[in-house]
Amino acid sequence: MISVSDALAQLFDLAAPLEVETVPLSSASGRVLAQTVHANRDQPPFAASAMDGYAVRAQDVTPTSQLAVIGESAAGHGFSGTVQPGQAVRIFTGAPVPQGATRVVIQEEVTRSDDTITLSDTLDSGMHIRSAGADFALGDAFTAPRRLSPSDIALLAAMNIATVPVIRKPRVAILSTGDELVMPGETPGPDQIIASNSFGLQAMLRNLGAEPRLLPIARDTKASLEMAFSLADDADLVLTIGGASVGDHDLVGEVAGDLGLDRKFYKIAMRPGKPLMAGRMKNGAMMIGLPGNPVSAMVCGQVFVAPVIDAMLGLGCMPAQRQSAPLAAPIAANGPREHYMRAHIKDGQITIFDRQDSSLLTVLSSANALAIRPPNDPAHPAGTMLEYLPI
Ligand SMILES: Nc1nc2c(c(=O)[nH]1)N[C@H]1C(S)=C(S)[C@@H](COP(=O)(O)OP(=O)(O)OC[C@H]3O[C@@H](n4cnc5c(N)ncnc54)[C@H](O)[C@@H]3O)O[C@H]1N2
Ligand code: MOO
Repeated sequence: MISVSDALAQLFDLAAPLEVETVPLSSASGRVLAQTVHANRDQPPFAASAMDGYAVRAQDVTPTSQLAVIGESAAGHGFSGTVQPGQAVRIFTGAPVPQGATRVVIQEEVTRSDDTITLSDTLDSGMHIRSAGADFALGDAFTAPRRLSPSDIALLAAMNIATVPVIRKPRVAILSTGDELVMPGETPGPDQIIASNSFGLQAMLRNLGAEPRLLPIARDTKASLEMAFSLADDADLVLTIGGASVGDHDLVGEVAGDLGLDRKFYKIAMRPGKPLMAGRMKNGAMMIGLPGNPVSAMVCGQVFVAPVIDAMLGLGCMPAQRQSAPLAAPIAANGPREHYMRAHIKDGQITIFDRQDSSLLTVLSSANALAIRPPNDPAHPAGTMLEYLPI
């Protein structure tokens, strides 16, 4: 058995960034920007009013002074003249500040009578002008790699960048195996259960920015597994679920080997997740064989699959980011495998759930963290800092 960090290092050796494609901005949210892009303009492109009011010369602003209104500057329609001493231009938020004006007085501090305004006796001190380029300037870099958030999309739009270079979404074929499995919505036989891992992993992969595809469930025969693998030809990553352990019907390793899998490792010192395997298929696709126990599959998804997808997306080779929190209650010593324990963070403290069996999806669903116990970690009192992965 190898350690979790050795397994991750070997997975990173297998995972290379995919090619770049160009997509319209409207489809770019959540995608990973592949190349640095540059602003096509200044924003704002001119000094702009931050308020509705009157553009004036700052020197003319004294309580109760009177100014002559000579025109209007609205958003999209500036005023072409120059503000001279004693003059003002009616202005609205986002409109260009006219030549000569250096301050905007908000309309709440003004009374207007025909084309004369009188400033009130108390005035705020703000200039209420956004200088040209205050947000960004022509040529400013927006650096890659980076997963694009909705805020990033708004910024890129403002930069007048209509299409962006992104990394192609990794295509992931998800292959559930087992005679006991039927799809949600089907009627299971007396000895059957519903396939759940494939759906959990599909959701996780979508959130990561991959393109997951569920293959038909393979039965516990070599022929059925071979058929299912043959449907994964276009995948960058084939994720098998189940059939990874030592039972008579655990055929995934054998069939993948027959199909030319160059296996890099099998079995890791981890709980849950011991029978994990990985390698490269003959057609170049990466293969990760996940254990069948539902929690094992999802935990291995967090610990191994998510960093692999990030690596394929060009985000670098980084283990899932750990945080730490003090234990709410004492915990017993850990065994020889690195243990990822379902836990709950509340009020800054971490509580480890009593029930840790790797079949319990209710416990996983209640968890918002996986507490990480190193191999042979001794017992700890409440208050000890413990590392965890937020989930
Ligand atoms: N004698 C030993 N037995 C087991 C060992 C061992 O070292 N020696 N390891 C155990 C560990 S640890 C794990 S984890 C499991 C993993 O076994 P497999 O990967 O072969 O998984 P299966 O046997 O196919 O299934 C286990 C369990 O999970 C259910 N399952 C499978 N696929 C799905 C799915 N897509 N959705 C929902 N549930 C699924 C399956 O019905 C079984 O209940 O082996 C231990 N045994
Ligand atoms: O390691 Mo298994 O993954 O205990 O459930």
